[in-house]
Amino acid sequence: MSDTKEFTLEEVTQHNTKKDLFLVIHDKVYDCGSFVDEHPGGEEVLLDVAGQDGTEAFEDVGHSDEAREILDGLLVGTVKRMPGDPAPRAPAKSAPAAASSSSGGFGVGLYAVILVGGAVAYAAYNYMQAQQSQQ
Ligand code: HEM
Repeated sequence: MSDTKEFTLEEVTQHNTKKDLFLVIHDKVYDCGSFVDEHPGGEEVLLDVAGQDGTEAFEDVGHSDEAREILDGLLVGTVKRMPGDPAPRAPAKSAPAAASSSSGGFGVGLYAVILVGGAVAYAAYNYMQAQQSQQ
């Protein structure tokens, strides 16, 4: 009942001070003003995303279930998206793992190609040296 209030991103942006600090995480709005001083990760990081979408920042840290329980207690409502608002940072559930593995996959593949290529070149060089010393 009490958590059904809707805030536009514009409204959330206005709560961007240490005493009055709203955060958007997964399209829900949290009032973190009372928690800033208690945050184990420090107040700076919360102030950095005050009044903004902190989904990425929050998830990047890999917060524990305990952190998520605290978050539940700070819930004040949901985001009401208006035309022209930026899209949510990360869709509520499925996408982040798939997105990060596909963007990271190319990098890892590239390193593998470079490593294997280097190894093959090194082996060929050794082989030719051995051939030459036999002559
Ligand atoms: C209201 C939202 C948040 C809550 C309730 C919260 C809660 C917590 C809790 C309980 C911890 C202790 C470790 C754990 O249980 O995971 C923690 C650690 C941490 N948090 Fe948050 N957090 C919030 C938002 C953020 C944001 C937006 C950032 C931005 C980067 C952040 C950065 C960190 C960092 C870096 C630590 C690690 C501190 C350390 O281990 O030294 N937190 N947070």
